[in-house]
Amino acid sequence: MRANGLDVSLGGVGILDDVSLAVESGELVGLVGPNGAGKTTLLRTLAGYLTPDSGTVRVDGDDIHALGSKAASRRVAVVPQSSAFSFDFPVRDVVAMGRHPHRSRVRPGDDADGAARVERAIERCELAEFADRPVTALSGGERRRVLLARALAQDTPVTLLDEPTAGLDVNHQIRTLDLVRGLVDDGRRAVAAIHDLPLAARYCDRLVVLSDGRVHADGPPEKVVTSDTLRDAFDASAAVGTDPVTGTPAVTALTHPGDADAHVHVLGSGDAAVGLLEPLVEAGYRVTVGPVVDGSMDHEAARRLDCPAVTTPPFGGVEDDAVEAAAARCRDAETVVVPTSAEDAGANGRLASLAAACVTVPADASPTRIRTAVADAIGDTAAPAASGTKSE
Ligand SMILES: Nc1ncnc2c1ncn2[C@@H]1O[C@H](COP(=O)(O)OP(=O)(O)OP(=O)(O)O)[C@@H](O)[C@H]1O
Repeated sequence: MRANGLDVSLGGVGILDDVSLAVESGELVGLVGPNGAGKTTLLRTLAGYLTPDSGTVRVDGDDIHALGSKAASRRVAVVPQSSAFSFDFPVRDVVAMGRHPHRSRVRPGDDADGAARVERAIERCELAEFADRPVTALSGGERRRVLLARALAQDTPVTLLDEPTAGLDVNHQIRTLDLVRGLVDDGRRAVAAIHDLPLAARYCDRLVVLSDGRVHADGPPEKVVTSDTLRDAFDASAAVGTDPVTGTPAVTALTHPGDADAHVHVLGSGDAAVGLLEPLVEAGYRVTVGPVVDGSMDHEAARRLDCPAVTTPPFGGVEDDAVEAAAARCRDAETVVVPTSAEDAGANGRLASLAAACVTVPADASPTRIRTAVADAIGDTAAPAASGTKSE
């Protein structure tokens, strides 16, 4: 499928602006972007439902907008965002609607294996127990699986999915995307609008970021899901790391982005130190941490939050090099923060004394208290009569 230079307007307002997108066989492309970016509009245009002001959508060489509706529906199946049904047909009949484009009024035998395909789609979407129930008597999540089954039964080379995991429990989110993944691994193509970035990054071969009707980025998930993209396209402050289980990008949205620009070194390791990182990153400080053990959970947390860490190898105590590196960070920092659990550890006291200011923060302090303590300590060093060391 190839979309080229799509301009689309709705109600006289430009919604898509010069959008191009290619999806190869065996590819699952995730369409991500903020609310109102134009994802649904793009999917509806790719499906042939909306005609662009300019640009083309080709599937296997044919312009989708030049095909009749049945022919277009044999190329592209759509799983829509809304699962509201205005009729109470049984689930099996709704799934069988996916076969409509394959049936011919003049040659009724054309869809000989249609019934078997419908049963297989019902089975794959785990709907067998609901097959005879009216679709209106299903939960929202179950109805979404009916729409997916209808698209599977349609048996098209291209499947477009608008928020296929919205409203699904965590188990069915994974099963749904596994199913879509299975389709593309069999050589089909799919485009899915997905709001959950880590989930999109985990399942999609490529992500296309749509922002304000334009393609902001297009590439492999690890290249596209970055804090810069999140800031520019979503206007969101977020830390991006690597999920230790899946190895794909993990996103931690930061709720209180701040503009404090000082260097703060968190002296120590373990849960107490890790708990201090996020509130300080959110406040906008340049946060470093350590010494932490190389490859430990503390180290991973620091990486996720983009905090440079001083590391020491596992086993055998803190190496001299790590102590020296931590000392350099302490000298450079406007303030050093020491979790109370680490304040008595011998080397930490000496390192902390190298800093312009030091603040001790209890491990269970609230984010606000942590930020206030650090802001106060930095404020003191800026004042002419700075005392240097302060405890909370
Ligand atoms: N019929 C319409 N007339 C005018 N504007 C419309 C119409 N339909 C949608 N829009 C506008 O087009 C823009 C894109 O909408 P669209 O539904 O494609 O966004 P989206 O990225 O899918 O959003 P969401 O993530 O919230 O589902 C929005 O600003 C929306 O208000």
